[in-house]
Amino acid sequence: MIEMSRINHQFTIGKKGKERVVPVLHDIDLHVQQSEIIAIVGRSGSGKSTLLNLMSGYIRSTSGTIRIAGQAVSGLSEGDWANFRLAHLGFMFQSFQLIPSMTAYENAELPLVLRGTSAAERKKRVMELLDQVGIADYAAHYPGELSGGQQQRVSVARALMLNPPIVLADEPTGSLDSDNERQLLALIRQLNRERGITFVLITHDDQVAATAHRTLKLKDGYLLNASGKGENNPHEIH
Ligand SMILES: Nc1ncnc2c1ncn2[C@@H]1O[C@H](COP(=O)(O)OP(=O)(O)OP(=O)(O)O)[C@@H](O)[C@H]1O
Repeated sequence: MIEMSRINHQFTIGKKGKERVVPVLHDIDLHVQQSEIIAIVGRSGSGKSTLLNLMSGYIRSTSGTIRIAGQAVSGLSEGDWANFRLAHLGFMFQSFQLIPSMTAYENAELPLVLRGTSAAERKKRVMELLDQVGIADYAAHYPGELSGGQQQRVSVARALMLNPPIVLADEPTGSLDSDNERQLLALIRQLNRERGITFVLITHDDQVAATAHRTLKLKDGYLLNASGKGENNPHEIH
């Protein structure tokens, strides 16, 4: 479902004439199967968000290729990436990223508005999904009137609105208490089981990693499997 081949990424920082290159990811080969839940763990600064941003098309790798859902995405233009994202990817964030001036309903509805779906169809779809994630009673509430767990449910509804085959999640439980974390992880497992959605979860959290079918670890920009055996860097001893 997601195939990253020989991905290297470096950032260039500093003022013109005094640039410095910061290598962040090294020779990443990562194949995520359809309907797989994978967790990516690793210390702060190990490159997890960079990896997710490459899968999302928000940054372009210095070298290597990425295929998602059978399509080579590495060379897509900004506009084509935007369309590709709408069709294939849903996103969840630690900070939920809801728009404070919009109700739960309006936040969840946004992807349908972007896609130009008719008002009648939007209403049906939004209520269906808010109901599925257990937040329909709060449709008229603003994010500021919802708990963290409720806000994350709204963001899950928004992420699923266009039926993406893949959901990319950056620390999805990072702002939740343990009860809400358990409920969100149960919801992720359910969505994976019932709809076959592929999840890539970036996390610091053992509970989240335990939900995944497979856990990979990033260490200093190298990808290791959970047992610590280097997948890409045979010299790495963990
Ligand atoms: N836009 C950028 N420009 C320059 N350096 C960057 C940029 N984004 C990230 N980096 C650097 O790349 C490295 C990896 O950052 P990244 O955010 O991917 O790590 P992370 O594993 O997600 O960390 P955390 O768990 O703290 O979120 C860090 O050293 C960071 O300073």
